[in-house]
Order: sequence, then C-alpha cells, then structure tokens
Amino acid sequence: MTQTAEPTFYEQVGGGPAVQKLVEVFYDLVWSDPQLAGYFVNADRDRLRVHQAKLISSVLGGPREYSGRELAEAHQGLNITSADYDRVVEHLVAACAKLDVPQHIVSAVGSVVAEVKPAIATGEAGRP
Ligand code: HEM
Repeated sequence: MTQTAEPTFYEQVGGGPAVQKLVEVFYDLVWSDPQLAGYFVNADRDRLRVHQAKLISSVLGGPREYSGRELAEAHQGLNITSADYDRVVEHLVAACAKLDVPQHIVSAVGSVVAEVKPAIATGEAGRP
C-alpha cells in the first residue's frame, strides 16, 4: 500500500536553501531597523542566523535539529517590548512576502510567533 504524503511546509517553500534565504532577508531588515538595532549590539550574528534557520525549519516540518536555548532563556534580560516584538514580526512577514512564501504558510508561522510572544516580549514593565 502506498500513500502519498502531503509535502511539508518546509518542502513547499523550497527546503533548506529557501529557509536560509528567508533568515538572511529577515535579519537584514531587523538589523538595519534603528528601532531594533540596539538589541543586537552584543549578539553573535552568525550563531543567531544558524539557530533561527534551524528553528524555522523545524516549525515548518523540516529537519528538527534546533539546538539553541529555549526562547525564554535566549531573550531573558533583553527587555524586549511588545511594540518591538511586533516590529520584528512585521519584518518576518515582509521577508516571507519578498520571497513569495505562500499565504497559508505565513499564517501558520504567524500563529506560532503569536504563541511565543509572552516568552520573548517580557520588557514592557521594566521600561522607563
Ligand atoms: C519573532 C519571534 C522570535 C523568534 C522565533 C526568535 C528566535 C531566536 C533564536 C532562535 C535565537 C537564538 C538562541 C540561541 O542562540 O541560543 C534568538 C536570539 C536572540 N534574539 Fe530572538 N527571536 C524572536 C524575537 C526577537 C525579538 C522581538 C528580538 C528583539 C527585538 C530578538 C532579539 C534577539 C537577540 C538580541 C538574540 C541574541 C541573544 C544572545 O546572543 O544572547 N528576538 N532569537
């Protein structure tokens, strides 16, 4: 008996090279945004790209090899505000649009991103 599996989102967007390109375009937008650049002054950008690509690929049903820190731990102490979080999500959506990621996949990623917001955007209360 054979069953044709639906291609995963990972396969639908074009696999590893497409995810890598997405991460590149995404961080180009984030890092050149004066509203956000300050957060990344001390960040190891190469490691960030690698971990983000693995995380996105796993979210899209690709190889699950994310080995970075838990998101709450990775962003702890950065005091990321809700507005800045939303701004990063805008850049992620813009990067998806630029690379013609199908809308149903962008929506699915958007849901995941909304779910993890409380773990990442913890800075509001601490802001002057
Ligand atoms: C949209 C949801 C987000 C996801 C999925 C995400 C994902 C990640 C991942 C996978 C890492 C790497 C963790 C590691 O290397 O162990 C990371 C680190 C980091 N993220 Fe995010 N992130 C998000 C939102 C944000 C936002 C909104 C900001 C700032 C405005 C931000 C700033 C940073 C910084 C500065 C680091 C590096 C921390 C360090 O090197 O110590 N992230 N993020």
